[in-house]
Amino acid sequence: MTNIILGKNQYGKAENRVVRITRDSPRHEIEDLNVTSQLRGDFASAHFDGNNEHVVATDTQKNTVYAFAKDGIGSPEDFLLRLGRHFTGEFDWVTGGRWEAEQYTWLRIEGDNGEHDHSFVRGGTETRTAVVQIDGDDTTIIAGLQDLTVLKSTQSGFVGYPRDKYTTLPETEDRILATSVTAKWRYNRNDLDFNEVYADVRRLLLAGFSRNYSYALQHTLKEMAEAVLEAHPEIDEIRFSTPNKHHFVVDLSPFGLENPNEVFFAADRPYGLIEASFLRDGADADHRSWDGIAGFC
Ligand SMILES: O=c1[nH]c(=O)c2[nH]c(=O)[nH]c2[nH]1
Repeated sequence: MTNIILGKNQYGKAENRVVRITRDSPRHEIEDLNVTSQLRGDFASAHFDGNNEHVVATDTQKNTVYAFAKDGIGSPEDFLLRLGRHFTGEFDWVTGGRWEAEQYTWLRIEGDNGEHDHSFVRGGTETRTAVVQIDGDDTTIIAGLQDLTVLKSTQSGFVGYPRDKYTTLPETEDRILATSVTAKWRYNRNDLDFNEVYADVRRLLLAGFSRNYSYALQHTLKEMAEAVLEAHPEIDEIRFSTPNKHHFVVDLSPFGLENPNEVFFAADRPYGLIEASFLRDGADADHRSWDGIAGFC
């Protein structure tokens, strides 16, 4: 018989949709998350012997998510830290795991008398993300956002690139620059006011995107990263995955019309895909907290 050993493994309940309403006063608060819990540890007997005595059921993991929401969520990072510490503390053979969340944005509806107390509209913008990983005494936190769609209608160009026999793209010093930002950043501490830092990083990313002339999306990503790393010593690294959402100037000359960057064709594919990570000098470029986080270079 071929000798088989168990390699890396993890398991749990994926995408637990939990909505927590805080209703201590007439002015309700809403927190809306998609939470995935995955345990790592000694699960060899389940795989090899059909013995489930170490298998904390995925159903139990789901129930724990909802039970913990009763005590409030606070921030996705704090909620995931609570879950991770619970599972690793409660079961000896659970030595670590991975807990991940997406948080959806709800905004208060502007009613007849100002902001409504208990009516909300889903924000059409980005989704907040968080991943907590525990391995023994080691805890790592990656925060982030996805689908933050931004556009600048001028102050962007693309020139000076090499031309070969396949190059047709005309150089331009005035184009639309648009992208949908997915960014993830790595904390070097886990005792933070995560909501406050998140709000400020989001603000800095947008300010960095808009501030200066863009020589390329690559150049603009560096401006965004620099703003974040300068203001937040508790962040060691930020990674981006950004589709270049091309806007092509439509040729209106067949209709006898000029088109000085007024009418564009917004192409959805193919798209340039620009990915980059920026680190504080001296930080670990291959830090273990990125293990299992897909979709970045
Ligand atoms: O900002 C850009 N970066 C590129 O790498 C690139 N390549 C391309 O064709 N257009 C652009 N724009």
